Amino acid sequence: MAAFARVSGSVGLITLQNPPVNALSAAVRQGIVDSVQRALREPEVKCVVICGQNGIFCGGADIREFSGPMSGPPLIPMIHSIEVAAKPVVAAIEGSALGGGLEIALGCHYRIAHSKTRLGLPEVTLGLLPAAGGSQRLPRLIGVPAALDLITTGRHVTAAEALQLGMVDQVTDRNVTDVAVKFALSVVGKPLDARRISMHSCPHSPDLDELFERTMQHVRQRARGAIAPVACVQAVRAAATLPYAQGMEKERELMATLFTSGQARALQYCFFAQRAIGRWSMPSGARWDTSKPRPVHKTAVIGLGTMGRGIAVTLAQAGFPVIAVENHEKQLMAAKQAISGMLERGAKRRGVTPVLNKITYSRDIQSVANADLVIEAVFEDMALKEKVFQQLSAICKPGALLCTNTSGLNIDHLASQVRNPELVVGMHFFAPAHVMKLLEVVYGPRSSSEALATAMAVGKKIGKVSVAVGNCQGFVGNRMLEHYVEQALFLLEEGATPELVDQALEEFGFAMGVFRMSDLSGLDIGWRVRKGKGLAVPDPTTGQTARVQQGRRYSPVADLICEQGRFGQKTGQGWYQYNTPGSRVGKPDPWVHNFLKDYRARHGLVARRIDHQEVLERCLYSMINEGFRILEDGIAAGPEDIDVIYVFGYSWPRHRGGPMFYAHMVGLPKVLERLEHYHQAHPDVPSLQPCNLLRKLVANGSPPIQKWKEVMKKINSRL
Ligand SMILES: CCC/C=C/C(=O)SCCNC(=O)CCNC(=O)[C@H](O)C(C)(C)COP(=O)([O-])OP(=O)([O-])OC[C@H]1O[C@@H](n2cnc3c(N)ncnc32)[C@H](O)[C@@H]1OP(=O)([O-])[O-]
Repeated sequence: MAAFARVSGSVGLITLQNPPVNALSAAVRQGIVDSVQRALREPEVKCVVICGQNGIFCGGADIREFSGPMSGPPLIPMIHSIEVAAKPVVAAIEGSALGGGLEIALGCHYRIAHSKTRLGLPEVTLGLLPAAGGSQRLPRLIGVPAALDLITTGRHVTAAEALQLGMVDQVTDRNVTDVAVKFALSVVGKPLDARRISMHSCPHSPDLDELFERTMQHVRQRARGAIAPVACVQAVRAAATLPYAQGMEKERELMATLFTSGQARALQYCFFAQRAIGRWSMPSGARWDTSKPRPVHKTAVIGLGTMGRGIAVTLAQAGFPVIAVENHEKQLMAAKQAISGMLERGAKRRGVTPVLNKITYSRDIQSVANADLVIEAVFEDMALKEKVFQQLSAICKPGALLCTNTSGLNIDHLASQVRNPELVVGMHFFAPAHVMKLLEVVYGPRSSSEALATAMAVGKKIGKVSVAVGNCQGFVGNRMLEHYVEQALFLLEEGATPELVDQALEEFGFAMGVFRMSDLSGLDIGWRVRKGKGLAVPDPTTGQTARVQQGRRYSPVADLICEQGRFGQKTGQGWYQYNTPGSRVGKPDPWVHNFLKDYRARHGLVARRIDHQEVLERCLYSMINEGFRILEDGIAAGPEDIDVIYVFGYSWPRHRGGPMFYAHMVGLPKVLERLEHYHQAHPDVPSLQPCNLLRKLVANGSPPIQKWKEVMKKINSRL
C-alpha cells in the first residue's frame, strides 16, 4: 500500500509500503493512485513528495504478479497522472530506485537521491523492457547514448553517476525525505512544463543511425538469441525518432511480445532461483535459518596454482586477511607477482586502492595455524590432498574450517583424514576463480551444518553465488557435464563434425560449443582425469583404444586426439586448427575430418546425417536426465540449485532458465519420449535411459517446476 500524510503544513507525503523492497504490487499502485488524487484534491497541499519506507524507494514492479492475471491500476496512467499534476511532485530516492520504481521517479517533476542510492532500469535482465514510459522518458532526459547503455544492459548506477548523467537533480548525504520536503516547498508556484519529461524531445545526438546500428549489432552478438535487449534498442529508437505518444505505442507493442515470451518466464525464474538457493537445507533437516556460521577472521589458501591464486585474490578483495602457502620457492615468487598484478588490475578497474597487504606469503604450511578457514587448492591428486589434510589436521587451531577446492574428488574421503571430519567441506570455485561467480559448497555425510553455514556465509561475503550440494563424483555441475560431453563424442563417431555440434549448441545460446570450449580449457585436463579413472587405456593387443569401457559404450576419440599432442588452443591444434599456439580463433581442421573418417572405418562405423535437433536432444536431454538423478539422490535440494549452477558456472544461456527449467519448458513428456527413443537406439548408453524421477513426474501429470519438490518428497518418503 501507500500511506498519505501532510507534513510541514503543506506537503503531501506519499510513502510506498510493501516490505522488503516496496515492489509495486496492485495494492501499492492503488495506494499511489488514491494518494495522488487526495494530494491534488486537498487545497492545503501545495506540493507532493514520494518516498519509500525502510530506506528503500522502490524495487520496481512486483515480479511475482507477472505470472498471474494483472489486477489493480496500471502503471502507465498512474505515472502520467503524477507528471501532469498541477502541484510539484518530488521523488525522495534512497536505497534503490529500479525498474517501475525509477519510472515513477521519472514521472515526478524533480528527483533528489541519497548518496548511497542505486538507480537503474534492469527490466532487460527479466526479459522485459522499461514499459511504464521508462524507455521513452529516460532518453529524453539523459540523451540516447546513455539511455541505450542503461536500458540494454540493465546496469545500476550510483547516485553520483546519476547526477552526472542528469537523472537526478540533487544528491544528499542527509535524510533524503527531509531534504525533498524542503525542496518541494521551495518550488511551489514555479512553472512545471519544463519539468515534464514526456514533453521534451530527445537531445540531439550526432550519427544516431550509426549508433543504433552499432548497438543492435553489439546486443545481438552478446545476447545470443535473447530477444529483450533487441526490443530495448527498438524502443529507444522509437523515443529518438517518434513523438512521445507514438513512442509509447511502440513501447506497448514491444512489451506485449516480450511479456508472454518463454524468455521472460525463464529470466524471472532465474531471478527467484538465485534467491532461493540461499535458503539451503541438508538431508539431516538442518537449514539456513537454524544453523549459525562460525566467525571467520583469518583465511589461508594452500597451493598457488591458477585456482589458488584466484581464490586468494577473491578473499583479499572481500577484505579477508589471507595466508598464501606454496612450498616451492620459484612457484611462490611467480604466484606473488601474478596475484599482485591481479589485485592491481582489479583495483584499477574498480577505482579503489589495491589490497596487496591483505596477503601474507609463506612456504611453510605451519603458518596457517591461526586461520579460521583454510582452502586447499593443490594439484588434483588424491594422495597429495590426503597428505595436506593430514598436515592441516595436526596444525590448525581447534574449530578451523578445512575446505577443499577439488572439482570432483571425494570430500568424505578427505574428511576421514582429519580429527574433526565435521569441519570439512568442499568449496569448488570455477576458473578463473576471481572472475567466475559460481561456488559449489559441497557437504559430505559428516559435514556439520555449522561448517556448511560458515562456507555459505563466506561465499556470500566474497560475492559468489553459492549453492550447497551433496558429495558425489563431480558434484552437480561436472557430474552432469560428463554426459553432455560424452554425447558430443558419440555424435562424432556417428557422423558429426566438431563444428556441426558446436554450431547447434551456439545457436541454442551457449557462448561456445563443447569442442570450442575444450580447445580453450585444454584437452589434456580431461585426458588426465580419464586416465586416472582407467578409461583412457589402449588395448595392449591391438594398440587401439577400446570403444567399450567398464561395461558401457565409451568413445576414445578425445584420447586419440590427445595422443597426437593436440591439446587445443595452447598447442595450436585440438578439435580446430589455430594459426599459432595460443591463438583464439579456430578454423575447421581437415586433419580432424580425415581422422574421424579413418576412425569410423577402423571401427566399422557408418557415418549418417546428423541434424541440429539431434545434437541438442542428445547433449541436453542426457544432461537433464542426470539432473533428475541428482535430484533423486538428494545431491541438489531442488531444480533451482541445478539451474543456478549451470547459469553461473557453465554459461548456460540465462534466457533459457537453466537445464531443468528448459526441460519444464520443453515439456517433461517430450523429454521422456526422446530419451526413450535414443535409449532404444543406443541401449549401451546408460545415461540415455530415463531415470525414475522423470518417469514419476510425467506419471504425476508433469507438474510445473515449482511443484517438483512435492513429487521428490513422495519418492524419498517411500525409500
Ligand atoms: C510495466 C512493467 C514495467 C516495469 C517492470 C519492472 O519494474 S520489473 C522489476 C524491475 N526491478 C528489478 O529488477 C529489481 C529486482 N530487485 C533487486 O534487484 C533487489 O531485490 C534489490 C536491489 C531491490 C534489493 O536487493 P537485496 O539484496 O537487498 O534483496 P533481495 O534481492 O534478496 O530481495 C529481497 C526479497 O525481495 C524480493 N524482491 C526483490 N525485488 C522484487 C520485485 N521487484 N518484485 C517482487 N519481489 C522482489 C526478492 O525475491 C526477495 O524475496 P525473498 O527471497 O526474501 O522471498
